[in-house]
Amino acid sequence: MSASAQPLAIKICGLSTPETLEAALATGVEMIGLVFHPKSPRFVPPEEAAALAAMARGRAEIVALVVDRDIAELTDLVEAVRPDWLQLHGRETPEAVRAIRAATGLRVIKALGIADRHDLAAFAAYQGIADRILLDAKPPKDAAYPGGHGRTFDWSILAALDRTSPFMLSGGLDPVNVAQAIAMARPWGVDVSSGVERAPGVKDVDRITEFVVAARAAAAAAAEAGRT
Ligand SMILES: O=C(O)c1ccccc1N[C@@H]1O[C@H](COP(=O)(O)O)[C@@H](O)[C@H]1O
Repeated sequence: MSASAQPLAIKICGLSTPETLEAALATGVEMIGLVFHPKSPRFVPPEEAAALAAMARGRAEIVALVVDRDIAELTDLVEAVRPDWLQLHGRETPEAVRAIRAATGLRVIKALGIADRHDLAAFAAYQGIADRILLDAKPPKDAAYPGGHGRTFDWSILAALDRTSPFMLSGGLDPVNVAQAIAMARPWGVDVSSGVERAPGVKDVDRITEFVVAARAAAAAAAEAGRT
């Protein structure tokens, strides 16, 4: 089935409390993300993450976000948390993605940092290797962690993208701009973190709901117009 025939997948990333996780699950989102990068303000220790994952299991797909971890660390994490997906948000090569997929048996989202159209050249290298490719804005140069900074990129550069592979869009999405992002980028899924927060690492339940309502309406409008 082509990406255009599927309903939009919405992922709320960086959930770290039972209250905000429950708010996200109540909206019916397809994916929730738990961040295992220690430098992130959204980091959750594996024991807390296992409890959050137990709440989400069967209601949404669980995504464990990691940055440049080796296979032994990932195996331990997978055993403790039992996610459905791994989101690789570092400099993992196509060979590393292939090896991680084989070792864990999990589906993999590979994030690519995008600033301009030249960065899209990396897309082809991961096609057929990663299960989903996530196009995210590049972080600031001096950033302590490689995502979750609320920065957007120029979505118009995605018009030329090969759409035979399902891709997800992230980077600075929020309840106000997500409709335009969906209309322009026509992604398989959208992913948000800081755009549904009050402060870094502090999710806002009203903003989560507003984001999901806006994204669903935009996807329905795009489908109606025959553009997705
Ligand atoms: O959210 C984090 O703290 C994070 C840390 C390390 C790597 C990625 C991270 N988040 C991902 O970044 C993008 C964009 O986030 P935002 O919406 O712009 O805040 C998203 O895919 C998050 O999953």
